[in-house]
Amino acid sequence: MSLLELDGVKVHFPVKKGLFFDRTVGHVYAVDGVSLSVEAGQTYGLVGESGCGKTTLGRAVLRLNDITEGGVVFDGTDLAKLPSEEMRAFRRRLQMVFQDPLGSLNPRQNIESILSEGMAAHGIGENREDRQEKIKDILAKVGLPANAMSRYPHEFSGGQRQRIGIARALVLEPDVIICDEPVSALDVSVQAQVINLLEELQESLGLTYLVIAHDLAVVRHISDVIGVMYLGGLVEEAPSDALYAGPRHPYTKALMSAVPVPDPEVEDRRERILLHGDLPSPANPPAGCRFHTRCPWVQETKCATERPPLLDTGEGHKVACHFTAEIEAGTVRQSSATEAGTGGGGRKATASEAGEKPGATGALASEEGARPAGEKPLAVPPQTAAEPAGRAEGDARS
Ligand SMILES: Nc1ncnc2c1ncn2[C@@H]1O[C@H](COP(=O)(O)OP(=O)(O)OP(=O)(O)O)[C@@H](O)[C@H]1O
Repeated sequence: MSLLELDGVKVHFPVKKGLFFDRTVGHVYAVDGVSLSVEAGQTYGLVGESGCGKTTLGRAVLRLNDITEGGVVFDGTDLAKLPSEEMRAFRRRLQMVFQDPLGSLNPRQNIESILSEGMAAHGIGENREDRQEKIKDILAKVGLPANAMSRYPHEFSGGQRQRIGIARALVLEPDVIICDEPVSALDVSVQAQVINLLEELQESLGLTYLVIAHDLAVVRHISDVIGVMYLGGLVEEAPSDALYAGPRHPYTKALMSAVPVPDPEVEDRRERILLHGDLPSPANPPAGCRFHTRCPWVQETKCATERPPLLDTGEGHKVACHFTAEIEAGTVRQSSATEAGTGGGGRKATASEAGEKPGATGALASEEGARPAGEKPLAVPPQTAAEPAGRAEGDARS
């Protein structure tokens, strides 16, 4: 049995109206039937565009969001059904590292106080000295000096603050850490250092990770298995190498086709699948396959009426598409509506047609301009961007 198993998890937020917000007029189907397993000591990478439900799913595992339906089985216990007081004991074993290290650290508390708060709450350490010893040890593990204890969050750089966030999780001796966009707020040069640190800690402490990111390059480096999420559901899941070698779902194909190739000749001939239209609203998701309104290979009737299940196509490579085999055999053609870019899907374009420069950050090409401010496209930096080896320590301010 896997250490963490999600079984058909749904998180639906009620949409309230009325003078006292007492009338439920609909639901946001943020997570709508996700099943996945995370093996002990491994990393599951969850990727998807902004708004597809990744964070909601991560929070649901910790019961920070109410689970509408489904099970979250951790080490044999279904957390979804656990009374809140019993959930407390499990909270220590499942920790979260947040995207915005500054926002998640209280500016008025020094690092010792931030780190010992959770320890005291969970009864870790006999007394203050005991906890200080432990904190020193963990600070060393995350690459911070012992004197960091008496300092405040604003005295540290972004990368160092994320190390503090990781230390705060580690002092509680967790089994699983859910890392929600752990490096997306950091400079590219610092991202690799934090990813490296997470990998080292996993090895030395036997940690299990669920890493949530919109950046495919980030999860590629760290994940054993990757799940691609679209509008509340998984559309593809595979061992990391298999997913990158041969994406099978049209959505994943489109994402991968945005990865620039360092060789300019190959790059110029690289076919890109451009998706048109925005991510539909999770309050009003399309019927049938959630992706059919943007799928370049959408077929009459079935795609719009039947939701495809996530099926194993062999060796753990799971795909939720009615026409996986036909698309690969070339026996279904791309829809003509998509070629006109009517918002119904996408079309193929070469990289130069797409106006993309080799080495530039790739993102879903359709989204620019149409995306509400502050939302992130699914970024696909060149594969070298998150290369962990040989980076200078760029985040050391002090
Ligand atoms: N408490 C809430 N009440 C109502 N809707 C919510 C709530 N939390 C999230 N949502 C909605 O659920 C959907 C999924 O949000 P979520 O934050 O999980 O997506 P995400 O993939 O993590 O995106 P991002 O990377 O931008 O955080 C979004 O449409 C969001 O607006």
